[in-house]
Amino acid sequence: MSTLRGLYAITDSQLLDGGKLLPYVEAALRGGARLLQYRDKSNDAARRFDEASALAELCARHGAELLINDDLELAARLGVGVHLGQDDGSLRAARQRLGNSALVGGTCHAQLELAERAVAEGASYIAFGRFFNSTTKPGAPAATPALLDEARQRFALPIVAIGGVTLDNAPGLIARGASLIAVIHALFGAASAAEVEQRARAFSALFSDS
Ligand SMILES: Cc1ncc(COP(=O)(O)OP(=O)(O)O)c(N)n1
Ligand SMILES: Cc1nc(C(=O)O)sc1CCOP(=O)(O)O
Ligand SMILES: [Mg+2]
Repeated sequence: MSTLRGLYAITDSQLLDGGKLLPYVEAALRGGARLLQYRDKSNDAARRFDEASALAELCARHGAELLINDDLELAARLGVGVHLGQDDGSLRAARQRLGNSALVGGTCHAQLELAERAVAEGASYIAFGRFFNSTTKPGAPAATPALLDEARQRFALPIVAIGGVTLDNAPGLIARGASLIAVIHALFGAASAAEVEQRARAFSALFSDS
């Protein structure tokens, strides 16, 4: 696994409905996204398996890593990574199930104590947020960019910043220590796949000189 740094694209069922999932994700990967998270809150297990399998193939072709949101079983079936929130099961169990080389990510909201625990349980990265107003998840607990200063000093693991991240506010997060910026709306809320690719390139370029 290459270093965890760059754009972390996360799918959204509403933004990517009507046949947009694969072309928009491929555009994000062409634009340099390093990680992709499949985030689908439905209970349609068959469709989730088919979509995640197709995304795994796309990621492999573009040298990116796929993680599944919330669903350790699906991640294990596909042999990919998983991202778990505080109510989604144990990071330690995920690490044991998926093995040492898998990506296992944990939500830490704005709490360094949660990050401490995620590190102890074998997380690959720690995710903080939401840093700004989020169209996708307006009710997520708020974090301030200053939290990143402290997190960077305390933890050696890669830090993910999520929540309302845009091309305008991402540079401030990267300057304060975010290794990955996780984006939904400002990436996939686009009128065409070409626009997604352009946005992904612009997000990725923010990492080239930092
Ligand atoms: C990279 C990243 N960070 C945080 C989250 C949020 O996870 P969670 O709190 O479990 O909320 P849902 O995404 O499941 O609604 C995430 N998905 N990815
Ligand atoms: C899924 C998610 N988790 C968050 C957290 O703070 O834990 S914010 C968020 C939504 C991110 O989407 P957007 O880039 O559209 O704001
Ligand atoms: Mg979750």
